[in-house]
Amino acid sequence: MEVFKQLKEFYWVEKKYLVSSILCLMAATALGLVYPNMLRILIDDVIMKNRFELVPALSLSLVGVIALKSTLQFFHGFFGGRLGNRVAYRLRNACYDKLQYLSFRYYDNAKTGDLMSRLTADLEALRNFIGFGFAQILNMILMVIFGGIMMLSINWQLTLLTLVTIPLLSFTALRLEKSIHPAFREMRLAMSRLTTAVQENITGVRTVKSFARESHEVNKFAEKSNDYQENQISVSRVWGRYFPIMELLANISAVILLISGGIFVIHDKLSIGEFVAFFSLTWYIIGPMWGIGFHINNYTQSKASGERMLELLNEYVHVKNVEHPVVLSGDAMKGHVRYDNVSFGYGDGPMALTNFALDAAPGKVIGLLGGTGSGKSTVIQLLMRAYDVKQGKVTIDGIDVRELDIESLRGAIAPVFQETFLFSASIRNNIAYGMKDATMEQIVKAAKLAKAHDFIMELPLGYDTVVGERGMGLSGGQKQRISIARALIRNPRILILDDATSAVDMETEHEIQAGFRELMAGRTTFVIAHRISSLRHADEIIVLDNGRIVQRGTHEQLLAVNGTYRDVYRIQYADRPDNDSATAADAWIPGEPERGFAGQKQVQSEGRLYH
Ligand SMILES: Nc1ncnc2c1ncn2[C@@H]1O[C@H](COP(=O)(O)OP(=O)(O)OP(=O)(O)O)[C@@H](O)[C@H]1O
Repeated sequence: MEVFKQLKEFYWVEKKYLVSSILCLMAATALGLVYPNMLRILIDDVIMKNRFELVPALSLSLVGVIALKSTLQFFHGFFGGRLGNRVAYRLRNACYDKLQYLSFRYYDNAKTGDLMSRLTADLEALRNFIGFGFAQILNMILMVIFGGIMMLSINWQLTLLTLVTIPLLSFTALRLEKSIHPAFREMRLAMSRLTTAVQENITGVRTVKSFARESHEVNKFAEKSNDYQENQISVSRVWGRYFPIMELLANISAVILLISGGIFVIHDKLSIGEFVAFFSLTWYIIGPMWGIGFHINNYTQSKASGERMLELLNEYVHVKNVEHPVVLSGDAMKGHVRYDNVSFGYGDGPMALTNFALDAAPGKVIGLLGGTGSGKSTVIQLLMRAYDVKQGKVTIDGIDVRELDIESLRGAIAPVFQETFLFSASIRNNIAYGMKDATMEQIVKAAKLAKAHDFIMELPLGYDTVVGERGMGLSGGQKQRISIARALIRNPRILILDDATSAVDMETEHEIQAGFRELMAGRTTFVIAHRISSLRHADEIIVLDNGRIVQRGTHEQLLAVNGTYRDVYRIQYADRPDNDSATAADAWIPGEPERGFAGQKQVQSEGRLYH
């Protein structure tokens, strides 16, 4: 019950539907008691006394009762359906809302398939129980109480004899609930593993096919499917153990009634009409008792589902606003970024960044260079407050990012990541995603700056072309250019280019960067790149190794000394006769495609060292 207590806020607001649905069901159940009584009247007062003129009136009242009962049942279904759907709607939105605000840390380990199954299968189980299951359990209890009272009013000795098995039946039902609940919980988990497998397989289908691992995937799925099947079978096993016992106990009641009721009739302690009414009342009680297993099934399933929903809803949010956060205003903000001896490690893992210090004055361009896993992206993640620092602090305009309103903080930063994600929507909407109410003019301007306009115009539907999952495929470089446009449209104070041009050729990169330079003016910019050509204009270049700063300075300063930067430079410009020259990179002319592409090949092969 604890689960449903915790979920109260979702269904209690709909109490008018809950109460109406229960009242209708109660009234319909109470009307059901009229049938056995009519049987008694028919036998004792009509047949036994030969008063057949009463039959039409009796039949008409029966029709009236049936009509009324059906109407009440209709309204029970109507209100129950409304209740279930509204509760499901609230819960679904609450879960989705929670998913939006859960921190990056949660998503580091979260499984999409599992989350999908919580928001679909688990939610459906809860909807059914809250809408109907709960009222049906209550109905069952009411039937037993109403029926019991009526039986007691006919003959209390016979009632006690007949219902002697009820405590045993209830005890067995409770035992069943206890043993079937863990099985259901396991079944839900197996279901979520199954959805995760399907989701991962579909997402990674290109990798599966490229490595010809279809049969491996089939076997992997078969294992998970088998787990689910085993779970279903174990539930049936528990079910199979208890069901015959419950059926036996229910039937014992009927046998006791037939024997003792018969004796009562023979000794004139009970009329035949009362006996028949009694018999039908017994089924009125025993019938729902049989359904007890189904209701328990329903209840435990929804309890297991409720636990999984609550687990998500109660998930701790690691990064959230302080009580009175400072809201950054776009116009007043300068974009002065400082890292004061920042250290950070993911979870309990090793330090990803150690004593990182940086003072980026407004409008400055900071370049970050370093090998794979050296901590470049972590620098950015901490600025966006994807994670909270473990030591030191990151400030913007002198305010600790932990004091800032998260929405305004992230709103002031426009990131372009190496991995581009486009929504299944038109290119226009994908670019406009970076800014509310963007005009077509602004969209086109951003696309032109990102050097995306020309290829978009060549598409049959231009800016209305649907991309992403459902849409047409774009090349990696084209997708990257759309995501650059999405960041640029935001007119951000702080611009982040995290390997943003890795998928475009050097010539396009140069063109995009020319656009960037126009845009970077007055904005603090962080550029993470593996190509020296992307970083050389930075005001300060920081070279990272294993989370520590190993070198810092301008392009010229770094080239002038021995160190990682110069080594990387030499590798990338190895095919050039003047690779020792500090100005070699500057001498590269984008209009010379042969040299440019030669350079690119180097980056792709040897540059792997740095990626
Ligand atoms: N979400 C995460 N959870 C746990 N560890 C992480 C996570 N992200 C990064 N790391 C670890 O932190 C370290 C720094 O990673 P980071 O992504 O900052 O490197 P990077 O320099 O940006 O690398 P790359 O150039 O490959 O993108 C690495 O050791 C990495 O394994």
